[in-house]
Amino acid sequence: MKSNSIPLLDIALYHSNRSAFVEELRKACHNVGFFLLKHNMTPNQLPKEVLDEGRQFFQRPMDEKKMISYEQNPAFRGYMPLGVENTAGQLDHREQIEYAVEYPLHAPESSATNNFYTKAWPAYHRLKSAPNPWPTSFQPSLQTKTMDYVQNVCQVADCLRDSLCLAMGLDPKVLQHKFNSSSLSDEISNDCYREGEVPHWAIKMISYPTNDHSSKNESSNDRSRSPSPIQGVGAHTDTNFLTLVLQDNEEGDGGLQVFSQGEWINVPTHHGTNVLICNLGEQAETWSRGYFLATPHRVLMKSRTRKPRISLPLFYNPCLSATMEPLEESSVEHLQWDRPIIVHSTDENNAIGNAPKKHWRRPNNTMLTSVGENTFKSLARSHPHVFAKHHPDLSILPDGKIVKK
Ligand SMILES: O=C(O)CCC(=O)C(=O)O
Ligand SMILES: [Fe+2]
Repeated sequence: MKSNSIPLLDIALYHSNRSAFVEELRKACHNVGFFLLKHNMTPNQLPKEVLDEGRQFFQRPMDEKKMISYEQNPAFRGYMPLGVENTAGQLDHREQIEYAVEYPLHAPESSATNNFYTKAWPAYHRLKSAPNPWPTSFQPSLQTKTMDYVQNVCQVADCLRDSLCLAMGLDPKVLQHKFNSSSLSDEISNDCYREGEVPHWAIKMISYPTNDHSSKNESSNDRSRSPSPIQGVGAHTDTNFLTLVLQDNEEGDGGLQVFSQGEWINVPTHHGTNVLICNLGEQAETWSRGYFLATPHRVLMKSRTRKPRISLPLFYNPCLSATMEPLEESSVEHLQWDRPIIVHSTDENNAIGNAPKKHWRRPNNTMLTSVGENTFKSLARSHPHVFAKHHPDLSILPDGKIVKK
């Protein structure tokens, strides 16, 4: 499979011919789980500007960057230097800043409330406990540009979420009530409705270093050879519902690769900042009983470039208080099944095929049905030292459940 097999969609079609857009989206999400989306964002300089903000931040001295350190933040937000993350035991090479939804109760002045939330139960309420650590004193524009960008991308994500329902022959309300309480003001729905929550988005600004480290140790004869790739981030599936990535492409081959139909394929870069790279996460796969795919992907820095690669994934999630579980079997059995049947296990309950099984679940999955618990578990597992430092009263069981010690 070649790089051009990642489909290219255009959000303009969603507005001009929704059923045609929905059918393109259905094919992309069912067969590949990844697609590129022309986004039409306004102002159209915004994607470039927000990437520039990220680039400027990463060029700052370490003592400034550490002023917004992730380590200090009980809600897993802020700056993380190179070399603190790994995927499946292999070191990742990236530095990043992470932000997420700020909940009204958690403004800095409500420190009494913060105190309450550090002891909160269920534990996922602690994800609301700290405001985003913005670099206000030395780069205030990072906050304004990032928040403008997030607002734009969340609007795109809302359209995709509705379209995913339509692609399964469902009313968009089926998902709307899990993502946004205001969408269903007169209906009894789930906890989102009661708590008045919004989609729990999180955004990362990531810088992958240049791949010139190996040349320092090579003899002159070796210098003509390509350096061995470095792992920006190891192969994984995203644990959220939908991810939308903006990448800068001033040079280099991008580095993002997708594992589809048995092969690693390069995500094309030539569309630049006019497209968002979109992929489905484990929640979407589980919800659709495997009809849509959460496709493994990784970032490998292969070529020598002069500048680090900057990327901005936005992770779009339902409300923290929502639950995500497989749809009823009857909601999916009528769907057209295009891709080859893959059986992940000899256990027939794990089979993915023409007739999704009643108790469908992801292979090797420890996804928890509570969105809040699942989100907290993923963060705690990726950053055990932050979890241990700020939540010493908690521990994670092997199945991902977070319990009091
Ligand atoms: O940087 C990218 O292009 C993708 C990053 C990614 O897959 C992730 O952070 O989950
Ligand atoms: Fe990812």
